[in-house]
Amino acid sequence: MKSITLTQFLTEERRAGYGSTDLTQLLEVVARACKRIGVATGKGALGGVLGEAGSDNVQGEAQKKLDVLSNEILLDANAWGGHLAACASEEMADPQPIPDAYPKGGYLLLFDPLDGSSNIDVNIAVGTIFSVLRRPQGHRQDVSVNEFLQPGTQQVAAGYVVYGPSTLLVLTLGHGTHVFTLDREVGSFILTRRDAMIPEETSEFAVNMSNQRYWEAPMQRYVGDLLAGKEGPRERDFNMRWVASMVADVHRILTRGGIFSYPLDSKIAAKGGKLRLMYEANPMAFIVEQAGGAASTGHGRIMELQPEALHQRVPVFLGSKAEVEAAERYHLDV
Ligand SMILES: O=P(O)(O)OC[C@H]1O[C@](O)(COP(=O)(O)O)[C@@H](O)[C@@H]1O
Ligand SMILES: [Mg+2]
Ligand SMILES: [Mg+2]
Repeated sequence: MKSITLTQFLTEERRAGYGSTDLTQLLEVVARACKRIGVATGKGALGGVLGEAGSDNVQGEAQKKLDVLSNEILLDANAWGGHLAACASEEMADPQPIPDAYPKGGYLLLFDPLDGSSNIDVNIAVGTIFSVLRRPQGHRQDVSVNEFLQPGTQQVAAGYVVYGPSTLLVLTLGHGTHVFTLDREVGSFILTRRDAMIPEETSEFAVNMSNQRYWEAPMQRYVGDLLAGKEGPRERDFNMRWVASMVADVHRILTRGGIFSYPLDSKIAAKGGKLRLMYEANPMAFIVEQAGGAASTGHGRIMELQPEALHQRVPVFLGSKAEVEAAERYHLDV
């Protein structure tokens, strides 16, 4: 197969009516920044990037050095604007507008600069997640946080990069979901899987089981029946996996199917969930849906939620369509 680079692929997409020259530039800048994050991550202790940063983020979570460094790399790469008006990040309380010295573009970029932070120091795959929105019509010069509060259905592009044995970029512009592998010698992302599709059915689930006693009753029943296997109402055995890096768990599902869930539980109920809607749930939902899967809060489609806050959290069930629908039925039949 003739190798197709990210740039060539984005040109094809543009010709097919997906994206724009500005969006192509934005995605290339994000991909280049992720290559730099990959290099930093790969250096580990040699690069002095392991361990705590000694500061907390807006979520009240202790930041890792790589959380802070990855955030800086993405801001730095996008600082000159041109196609972008502002960035929002898990690691920043408020959006960061492009400096006035530069022309503001028509797009808004949201990102989780380093996903799977608890796995950094133990050398398990981590990643970066991003989502792109257009500025609303009739916007003013100054970018307001409200411009970001658009439902996931308004995303024009979304993606994640996994820093694992190989570095992979997974991307959608609303025209299927595609996988690129970083050729580390050449330094280019090469298309290695076009139109990835998630199997409709699965016998594999991913959830942090240690939270079981805090789950709501429908979730207890749902997982109880998975664990009952072929002796239970599901009449087949289910396997379990949990990497605790959403990017890695979702990539496994994109590759061989499965369901990933981070449900509401009594420990996190006041926060509305664990995972963040704008730069974790929405981009992953767009990617999964474009690969034939589904993404739900348990009570409805994640991408139809009207966001109320930049760092809002939501319950998440995503992956193989039939299994997400099965999980929803347990939550709707109460
Ligand atoms: O620590 P837990 O409960 O297993 O949660 C793991 C989840 O938290 C996350 O690490 C949260 O993301 P961040 O690392 O970006 O904060 C997800 O990647 C992962 O799915
Ligand atoms: Mg995350
Ligand atoms: Mg993060």
